[in-house]
Amino acid sequence: MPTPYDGSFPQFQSAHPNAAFSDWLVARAEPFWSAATEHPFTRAIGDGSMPDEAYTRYLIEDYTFVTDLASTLGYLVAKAPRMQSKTQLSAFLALLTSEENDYFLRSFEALGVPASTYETAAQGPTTRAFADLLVSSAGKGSYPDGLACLLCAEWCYLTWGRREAQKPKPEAFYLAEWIDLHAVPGFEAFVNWIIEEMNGIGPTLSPDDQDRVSRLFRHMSALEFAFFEAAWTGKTPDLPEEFRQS
Ligand SMILES: Cc1ncc(C[n+]2csc(CCO)c2C)c(N)n1
Repeated sequence: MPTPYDGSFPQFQSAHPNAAFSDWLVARAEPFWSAATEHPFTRAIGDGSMPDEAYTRYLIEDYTFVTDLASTLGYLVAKAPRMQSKTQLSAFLALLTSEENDYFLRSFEALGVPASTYETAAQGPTTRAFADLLVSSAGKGSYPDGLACLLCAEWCYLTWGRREAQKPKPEAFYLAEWIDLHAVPGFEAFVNWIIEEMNGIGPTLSPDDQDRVSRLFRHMSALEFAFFEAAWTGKTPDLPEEFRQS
C-alpha cells in the first residue's frame, strides 16, 4: 500500500508541477485511499465471487446511508457559491432520490430481504460514523469541507466501478447494475465536475483550511475502507487511532 504524503499543498506542487489539489488530497489520504478503492469487496462485485450474505449486509447499510447522502447534497446546494454548482449538485440529488431507490428495492427482493428489514434497519457503528462525518461536515462546516467528503465518496466509487467494468458482466443483475451505475458516462462527468470544483477552490484556501480539508478527505477514505470491511467480514472494524476522537 502507498505511504501518505505529509507535506503542504505548495510543497506538493513544487515537487509535482502539474499536480492538482485533488491529487494532493489523494496523496495525503494513503494508505486508506488505495485500501478502499482496491478492497476485496469491490473486486468481488465484478469477478463473480461475491457471497450473497456480504452483499446483503452491504446493501442494507448502504440503503440507510443514501438518505444521509441526500441530506448532505441539500446542505451543499445551499452553501454552493455559484448557480452553476447548485445546478450540478441538485441534478445529482434528483437522480439519487429517484432511480437509485428502485435499484435497491429490486435488489432486496432478489436477495430475499423483506421490506420490514430494510425499512427499519438501524445503522451499524461504521455506517453511523461515516454518515455523521459526511452530514456534519456539509451541515456545520464550510462548502469546501462538505465538498471534500462528497468528492471522496463519489471518486472512490468511480475508481473501482471503472476497473470492474472492464471484466465480463456478473450474472446477478444487482451486481451488474451496481457496476454500471458507477461506470456510466453521466456519473463520471459528475465526479469530474466535483474534482474540478475542488481543484478550483482548494488552492485559494488558507493553509489551515487546506489542511482541514485534506484531513476530512483522509478520514472519509478510512471510513470507506471500514464500510467495505464491515460488509465483507460481518464484523465492525476498529478505526485507526488517528480518527478515534475527532
Ligand atoms: C458507503 C458509500 N460510499 C459512497 C457511495 C457512493 N455513492 C453514493 S450515492 C452514489 C450515486 C450513484 O450511486 C454513489 C456513487 C455509496 N453508495 N456508499
